[in-house]
Amino acid sequence: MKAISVHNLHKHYGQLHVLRGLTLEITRGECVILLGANGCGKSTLMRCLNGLTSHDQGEITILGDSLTHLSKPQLRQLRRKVGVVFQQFNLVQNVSVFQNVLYGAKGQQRFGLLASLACLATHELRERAMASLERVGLAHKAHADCRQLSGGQQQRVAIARTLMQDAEIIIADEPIASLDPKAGKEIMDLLLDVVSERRLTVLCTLHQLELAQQYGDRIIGMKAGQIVLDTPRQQVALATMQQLYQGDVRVDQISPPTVDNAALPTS
Ligand SMILES: Nc1ncnc2c1ncn2[C@@H]1O[C@H](COP(=O)(O)OP(=O)(O)OP(=O)(O)O)[C@@H](O)[C@H]1O
Repeated sequence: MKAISVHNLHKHYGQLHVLRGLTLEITRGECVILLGANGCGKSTLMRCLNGLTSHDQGEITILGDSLTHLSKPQLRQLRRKVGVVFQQFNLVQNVSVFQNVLYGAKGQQRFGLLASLACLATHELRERAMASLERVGLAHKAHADCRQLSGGQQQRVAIARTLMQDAEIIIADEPIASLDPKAGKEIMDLLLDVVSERRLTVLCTLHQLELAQQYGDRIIGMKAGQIVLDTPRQQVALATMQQLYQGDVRVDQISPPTVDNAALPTS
C-alpha cells in the first residue's frame, strides 16, 4: 500500500509558481531522502503533505485518504498519523522536556498543551511519554527546561514527541541542518533506528549528499518544483546528486540514474 501518493501537485504563493505538477509515490516502510537546492519547493511539498499548507491543484493521498476530500476533523485525525520533525525542533520552549513529549499525544483523549501543563494526562500516557524519552536517551532530562538542552538533545525530544503521537509517517524537514556533523549523524542514526523498529515511512530532506546515500532506501531530487531524479540509493552517483545543486543546470539536463557506482556503499 502507498503511504504517500501525490499526483500533479501545483502550489503558488501569489505569482510564484512553486510546485509545478509534482508527482510522487512512496510505499509504506520506505525511507526516502529528498534533495534539492534552496528554494526549489521541498518545504512547501512537506507542508502540503501534512495539510499545513493547502495546494492549488492536484491530488494528495495519505495512507489511502485523499486530503482534498477530508473534513477538518478528519484532516486533524489524519495529521496525527504524520509526525513532523523540523530543523528548528519546534518545541514549546518554556515548559519541561516531559511536557513537550506528552504534548505529542494531543488529540488522544482530548489531550492538549493545557492538559499537559496541568498534569491531566492519564497514568498510561505519562508512562508512554517516559518510555519515549527513554528510547531517545533522555529520560534523565525529563524535568529539564527545553532551553537548557543542546540542539541534538532538542531534536531527540522532537523525535520522542512523534513516538508519543504514534505516527505512521515521519516527515523530517532538514532535521540535522542546525547540528554539528557528529550530533547530526547521531540524530539520523536514532531516527532510522526508530523508523525501522516501528516500520514507519519516512520522507526526509537533507543537504548532505553522503548522508543521503547512507540513509535513504531511495533518493529523489527536486528542481524548480518538480521531481527530476528518483532512484534507489545504490544506483545514484554523487555527481548526479550534485547536479541538483548546480544553478545553471536545467531540469532536463539532470542525468538519469547511473549504475556506475563501484565506490558507493551497497547496504
Ligand atoms: N509562505 C510563503 N509565502 C510566500 N513565498 C513562500 C512561502 N513559503 C515559501 N515561499 C517561497 O517559495 C519558494 C520555495 O520555498 P521552500 O521553502 O518550499 O523551498 P525549499 O526547497 O524548502 O528551500 P530550503 O532548502 O531553503 O529550505 C521560495 O522561493 C520561497 O521564498
